[in-house]
Amino acid sequence: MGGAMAFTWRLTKRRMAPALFSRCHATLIVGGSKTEKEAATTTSILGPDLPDIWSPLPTSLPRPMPMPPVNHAAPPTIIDGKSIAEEIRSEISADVLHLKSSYGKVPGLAVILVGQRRDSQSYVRYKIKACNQVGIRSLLAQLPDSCSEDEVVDSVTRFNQDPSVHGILVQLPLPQHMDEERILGAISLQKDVDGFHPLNVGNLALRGRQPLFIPCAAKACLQLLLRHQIDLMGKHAVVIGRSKVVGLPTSLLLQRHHATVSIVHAFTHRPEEITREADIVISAAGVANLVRGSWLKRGSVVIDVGTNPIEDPDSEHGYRLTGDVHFDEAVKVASAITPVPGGVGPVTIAMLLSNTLDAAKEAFRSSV
Ligand SMILES: Nc1nc2c(c(=O)[nH]1)N[C@@H](CN(C=O)c1ccc(C(=O)N[C@@H](CCC(=O)O)C(=O)O)cc1)CN2
Repeated sequence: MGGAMAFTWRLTKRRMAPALFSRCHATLIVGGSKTEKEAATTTSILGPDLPDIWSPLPTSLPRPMPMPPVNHAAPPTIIDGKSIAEEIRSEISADVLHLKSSYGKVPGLAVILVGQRRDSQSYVRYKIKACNQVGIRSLLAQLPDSCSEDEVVDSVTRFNQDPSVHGILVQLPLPQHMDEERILGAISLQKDVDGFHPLNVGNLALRGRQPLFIPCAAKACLQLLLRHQIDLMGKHAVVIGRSKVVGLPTSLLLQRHHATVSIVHAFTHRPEEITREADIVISAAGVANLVRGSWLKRGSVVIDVGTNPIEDPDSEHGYRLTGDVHFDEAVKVASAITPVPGGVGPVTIAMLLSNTLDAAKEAFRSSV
């Protein structure tokens, strides 16, 4: 597998064509909270996400266990994102119940979906279902592809002003004619639960500063590593891809955990040679099966963020989802690996719930 493949990855990515709406209006759907379980306990689900120091960590700071020596004879760990997400959701449910009994209010998440991309529609459905599972109230504003940028900004502004909404997200990608930066920049910083506002991104990047929210997929990758006691300090992590949604924030967050980070992207020469040096590989390229077994060092930990639809006449919808990593090859080399589906995706949604919960806690605290 040579460097030429890296140059073509954006070109080979298959996209689902968005369909057009004929009229321009927004539909607002309000979902109720459902699940209310056990007594509340406040559990930190973040782990030591933001130790902002460059000297060795103080001993008082919770530290992940060091990576155990790799036993090459042992079967690799398949990191189960579904069950980790379930665990996180039950922690969040307990916190939501606690908020409800303390303040008489529950967190609210507003989702703005523009257009009719089938993948985006599915992700929004998963988010709303997850909100229902933990007792977070959800609101959905649906706008057609043909609507104007101003209409999307108006929708953001309405949710900014709504005190029952604590988190706002605009599902990406937006239709091409829209200025994504303008729309994301209109979200109130305190409600930016996707963490894509330029100030949150900048604060994640800058030493001595704390973002209010960290993008969900980046947090999910860190959760999967930390919950498997994978130590990051001084480890070589290679992040494949540099998007705002995954690659960039993940590389910044890994640095905050004192990993040595290399970023491989579409113009990187010989990406396989760099990736083969990595203790930890996080792939968010959006190219099915890009990372072959030969790209990996024996015993490395592989986190696959890709969810790429590939044709499969045998499956119900004519396609199935596959990751960026060639799983069958990688599983023979890695010490731990996430599957697709069932790896990073469900935890990404759990992190959205976690950010929404944090936003609500802050709003409730400052309102008393
Ligand atoms: N505003 C945002 N837009 C987008 C984000 C985001 O974090 N915020 N990320 C991606 C899409 N995404 C969430 O929006 C997302 C993608 C995949 C999954 C997921 O759970 N995948 C499942 C499989 C799904 C299936 O079977 O259909 C898995 O990996 O197991 C969740 C969220 C781009 N846009």
